[in-house]
Amino acid sequence: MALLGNLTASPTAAIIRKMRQAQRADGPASVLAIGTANPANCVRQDEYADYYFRVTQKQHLTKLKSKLNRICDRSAIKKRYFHHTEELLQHHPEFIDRTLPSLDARMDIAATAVPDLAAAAAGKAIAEWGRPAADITHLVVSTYSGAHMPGVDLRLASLLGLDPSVRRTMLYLNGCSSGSAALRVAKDIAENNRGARVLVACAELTLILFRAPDEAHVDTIIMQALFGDGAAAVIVGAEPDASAERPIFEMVAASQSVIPESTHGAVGRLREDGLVFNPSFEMPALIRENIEQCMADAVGPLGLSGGWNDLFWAVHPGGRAILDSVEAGLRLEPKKLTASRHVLSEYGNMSGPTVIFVLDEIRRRREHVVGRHGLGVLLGLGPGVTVETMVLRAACGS
Ligand SMILES: CC(C)(COP(=O)(O)OP(=O)(O)OC[C@H]1O[C@@H](n2cnc3c(N)ncnc32)[C@H](O)[C@@H]1OP(=O)(O)O)[C@@H](O)C(=O)NCCC(=O)NCCSC(=O)CC(=O)O
Repeated sequence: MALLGNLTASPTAAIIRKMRQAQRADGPASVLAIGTANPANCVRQDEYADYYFRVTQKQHLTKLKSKLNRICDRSAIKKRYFHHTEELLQHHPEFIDRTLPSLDARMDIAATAVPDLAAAAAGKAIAEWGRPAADITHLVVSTYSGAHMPGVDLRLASLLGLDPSVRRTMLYLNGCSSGSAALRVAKDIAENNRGARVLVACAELTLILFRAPDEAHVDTIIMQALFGDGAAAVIVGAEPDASAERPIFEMVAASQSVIPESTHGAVGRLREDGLVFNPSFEMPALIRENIEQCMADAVGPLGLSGGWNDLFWAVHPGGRAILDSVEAGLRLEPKKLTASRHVLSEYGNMSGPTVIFVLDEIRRRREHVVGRHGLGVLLGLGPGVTVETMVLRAACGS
């Protein structure tokens, strides 16, 4: 203890403290730009059951098809976008026949398709930001649609013309909370590295979990009914340059928690036939019963407990029942989830990127400028069951 006391009081400690202070930004990180992208192939939800049972050649499973039709009808989704087309599926019988190994083929397609989609979203974010791509200092990429070394991050950096010194971080297999997790990591990087400009890119393709219907695996059709492909990108930085950058949201505080005894709530396993992901029947109830406590724990220390309707909400639209549960659990007025429900309707659940689409929709609708001091909550939900919370404040003039 005495030694430590001497060290912390020493001139060297003071110098190191100054060096560390100089490395850090003074202000909080902000969202400086947002971009989103989807593949071209669009399938309407009211036609999805016909399409899916036709391309998988399972028309004879009429009961399962009726069930999928019913689920699609009640999903509150209008359409979804997919990288895979009927033509691609015809060339890959292994994506349809569950007995054939298909992981290699899925990974080979993802190796270029995931970074290409991420680059489309990132290109839009960089264009909105208005500064050269080479000014990006850090890159945070998240996906569960592929896994390679080097990964999506390096290919994306090359597609965008980022500087070779860009500091890259890959987040794999974080499920639907990955978009929120990537933003949390970007906030920490921006606030701890003066002058940092962090590009966050999240991209998912449902090809990794596409498979034929099977009466022995009814949950397959839940995934096929809800999930879609998309990518979203955000530029994050602290101390924005007033002459060149226009902050949209200040990232006030971020936290992560886990709903107690809920590990069974959403489980994914990478298998020879791709990613097998099962959200349990209980997901909506788990969220409804626990969300208020999770929010109180996350934002209570900031003095924001209760008064949920005074905030704007960017909630991950995991499914219609998930949004219903958040709305009921927090007693939100229906208009509070308009942006989340709109994104669900237009794109389905795109996993990690979805919550960034919601943020983009909120700023487009200017929902963030109303309410208590322009404050709001970005809420990610994923396997664990993990609850990622980020308190945001609408930046002046946004
Ligand atoms: C799928 C739905 C749109 C269907 O709406 P409905 O109003 O029809 O709901 P419902 O409960 O009556 O369900 C309709 C039929 O689907 C079945 N069903 C519902 N949920 C199921 C599940 N998880 N697994 C298997 N079957 C399921 C029901 O038993 C019922 O079958 P029958 O008709 O035979 O009685 C909704 O249930 C929904 O949004 N569920 C939440 C989906 C979810 O968990 N999303 C999170 C994904 S993971 C995520 O976002 C984050 C992450 O973890 O990474």
